[in-house]
Amino acid sequence: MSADFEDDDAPPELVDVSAIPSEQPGSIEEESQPRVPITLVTGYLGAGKTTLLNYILTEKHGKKIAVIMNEFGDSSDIEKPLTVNQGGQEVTEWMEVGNGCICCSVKDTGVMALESLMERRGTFDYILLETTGLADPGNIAPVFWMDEGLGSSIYLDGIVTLVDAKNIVHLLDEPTPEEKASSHNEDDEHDHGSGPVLSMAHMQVSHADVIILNKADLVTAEELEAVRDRISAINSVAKIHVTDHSRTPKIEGVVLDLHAYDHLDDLDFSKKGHSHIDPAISTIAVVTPPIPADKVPQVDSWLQSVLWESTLPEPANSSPESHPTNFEIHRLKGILRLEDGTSRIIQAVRDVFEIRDSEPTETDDDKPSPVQCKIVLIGRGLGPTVDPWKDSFESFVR
Ligand SMILES: Nc1nc2c(ncn2[C@@H]2O[C@H](COP(=O)(O)OP(=O)(O)OP(=O)(O)O)[C@@H](O)[C@H]2O)c(=O)[nH]1
Ligand SMILES: [Zn+2]
Repeated sequence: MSADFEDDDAPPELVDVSAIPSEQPGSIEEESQPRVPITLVTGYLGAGKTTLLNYILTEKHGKKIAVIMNEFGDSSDIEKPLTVNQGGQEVTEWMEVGNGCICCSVKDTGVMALESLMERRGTFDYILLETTGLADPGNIAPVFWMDEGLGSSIYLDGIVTLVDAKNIVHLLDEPTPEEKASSHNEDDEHDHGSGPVLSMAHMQVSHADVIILNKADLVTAEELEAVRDRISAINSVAKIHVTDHSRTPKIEGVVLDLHAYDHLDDLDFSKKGHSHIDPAISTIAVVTPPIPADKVPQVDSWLQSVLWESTLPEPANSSPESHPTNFEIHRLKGILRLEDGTSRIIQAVRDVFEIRDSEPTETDDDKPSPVQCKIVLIGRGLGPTVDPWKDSFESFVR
């Protein structure tokens, strides 16, 4: 408490001690508990999510990771149903494993497990959450952006999607009736509109920050390349790692410490050409020179139109035939460079978005820091070229 007094603008002798509430928001105690990063591990049924988590739970990596697995996995040594029923209430039990990690196995999205996990705060540094194979990560990610509840103790580090190299093309081309039904149940107000049907596999690939292209042992080198092309046509900014039995070359930067929602400077725009390999979902990147600092609210309005109303504002001189009208954005990330030299980061998963200050980046003499605004959009129906997107954005900020 004394520190609070010293920080206060008023001289200490004027403070009425009896009027100070005992629990102050943002108190020292709260600040000493840094928020814990979480990675969501997604991927279609059987893609190798549990195999990845078992690998992390058994490898020596010196990290204290809390792992939440879903209950549909292979019956491995570690994965046991640890959600027990006590007096009609489900209770999540945490089990310590040899390398210092803790784990539990649950069904659903694991939000309950996360709440029980936070009671053990301090015993782990990182959380990995396996979502069920049919879960749409776009529905889970925004939970961690709220400032109260889970969002105040946990922050989203990134989304890792396991892809089964043998089955993914089939899953992208032919969504099953079940997954069509389940995607609609989970997100009723979300109209997929006309055009190619989106499979859950599309959703999982389009939301990914990292893609682990697994089961490489089951395909030929040519098949693997075809799958890689298909995946990067859908999501050309996710980093792709090829694995056999989910054995990633390392864990940091591949599964942990992704900083997918804070450090955007290394966004990979090398493949920014627009591609039609996948008929349903693609990535486009709007790149423009720095914008005036007072135009940030305009960017906010533009994002509201694009993300909330699925309407791309039409500049006066645009040609109507090339203007995308029936689109949906799954994931958007970007960096705004302002003319005053500062930057802002934009993050969006579906209709939830934020614009926030960017941490200053270390300047590397060999590599001049990028000076362009860059906004990457991943979604359905984005149209044949980036031009209408760029024109629309420019018309808002100039
Ligand atoms: N051949 C081969 N099999 C694999 C590979 N990775 C995982 N498997 C097997 O694929 C099966 C499914 O793997 P899991 O890790 O349980 O998959 P999951 O994504 O957790 O599955 P769900 O939880 O059911 O959605 C298991 O039998 C694994 O041993 C791989 O790289 N190659
Ligand atoms: Zn599993």
